[in-house]
Amino acid sequence: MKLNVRWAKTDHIAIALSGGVDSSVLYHMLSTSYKDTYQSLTIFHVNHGVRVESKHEQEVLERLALKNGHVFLSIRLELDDFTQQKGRTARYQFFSAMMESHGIDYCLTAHHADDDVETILHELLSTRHLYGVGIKERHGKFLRPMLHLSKVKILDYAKTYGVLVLEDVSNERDDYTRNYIRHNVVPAIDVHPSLSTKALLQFKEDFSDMDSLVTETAKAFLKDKNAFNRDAFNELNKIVKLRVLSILFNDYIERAFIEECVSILERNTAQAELSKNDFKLVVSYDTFTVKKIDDEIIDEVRVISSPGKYKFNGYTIDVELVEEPITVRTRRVGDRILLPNLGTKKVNRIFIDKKIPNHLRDKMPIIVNSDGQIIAVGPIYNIIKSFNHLKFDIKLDIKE
Ligand SMILES: Nc1ncnc2c1ncn2[C@@H]1O[C@H](COP(=O)(O)OP(=O)(O)OP(=O)(O)O)[C@@H](O)[C@H]1O
Repeated sequence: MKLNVRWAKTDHIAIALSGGVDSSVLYHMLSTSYKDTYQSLTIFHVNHGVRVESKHEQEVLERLALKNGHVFLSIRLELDDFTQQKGRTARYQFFSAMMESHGIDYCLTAHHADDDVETILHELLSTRHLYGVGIKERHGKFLRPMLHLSKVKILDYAKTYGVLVLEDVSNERDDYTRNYIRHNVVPAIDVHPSLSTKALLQFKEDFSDMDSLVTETAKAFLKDKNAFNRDAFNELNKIVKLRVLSILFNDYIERAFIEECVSILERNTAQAELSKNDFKLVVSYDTFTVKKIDDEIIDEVRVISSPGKYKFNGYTIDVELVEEPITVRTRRVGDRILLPNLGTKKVNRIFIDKKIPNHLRDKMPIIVNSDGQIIAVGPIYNIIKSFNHLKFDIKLDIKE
């Protein structure tokens, strides 16, 4: 049985060893027939602490590492309400931190071809295929040298070489969809004479090549521009449109959101804004752009109609909810602020009462609601609570 070796003889590699059959076989191979392919090998183990045997398993693996002269780095997670997803995130954080602090070149995991088939089916059947399908054989510093091997081959190897496996490490996840695919979809494929799971792996390879073409076309459209022509965008092929927007939103892949952006650009809407995470799509007549919200500077009168973080003269206006547009501007003669149930008060009076220096008075954002009433004066008179379907906060960024 062969591994796909992508590391060099001089590399310090690590293996993510759960103690289950897959990673135990990988460890066995690395410690025997592949022991001359790297400089040193470290073991990473995460004890999720969800089963009583976990502590014992950790000790067994640690003794094995000691016997083989390998460094053993482990962590016991203390997660409230353990879920598979939380466990996975914590695992990868631990692996990355250990690679960084111990100067480790690669971390090897024991994903195999059956995992790949399940993942491909999961992505295809739940429209998660915007950025290719299946498990990547290499993802940054993570390598999957067994990705081409079937589970049957791995089990055969374990039997032939008497590999030590912690029987209790369950491969059954609490991921309902993955388990459903594993038990109900996959078994129904290979028993049919003209269907094969191998075809899915071929599809993954072809799809990856097509995907590269889509990315190339999208990048050519984006090249050297910050603002884009809406008509030119609308003439692109649908999948290229999705890719253009995914790239602009920093590789964001939630299909529903990206499709919503596409449909706004296709419709006759003259002006619109749509934000996600730290990015915002701004459509203005025949052009559009996607901006990082933190980079945005407002230094004139500006209408805000969607949530996000807006910069204004050294202040940040953090808008959480805005059902009717608000205007942000600097002070004007005669400005009066609305005091709920108490009438109004001169903005100038507030500045005097709070001893605000003149140079700051000229910069401070004044927030005006859609009825033309002033509802906030910078951070000094700031309605943080919900107010007429509006929720925002204003902070001073720079020390004056
Ligand atoms: N507790 C653990 N400690 C160390 N390595 C682990 C642990 N659990 C899993 N791994 C590594 O990750 C590989 C994949 O495990 P598994 O299929 O259970 O992961 P998953 O939850 O599907 O997540 P992902 O596929 O994103 O890694 C294992 O073969 C092993 O190399």
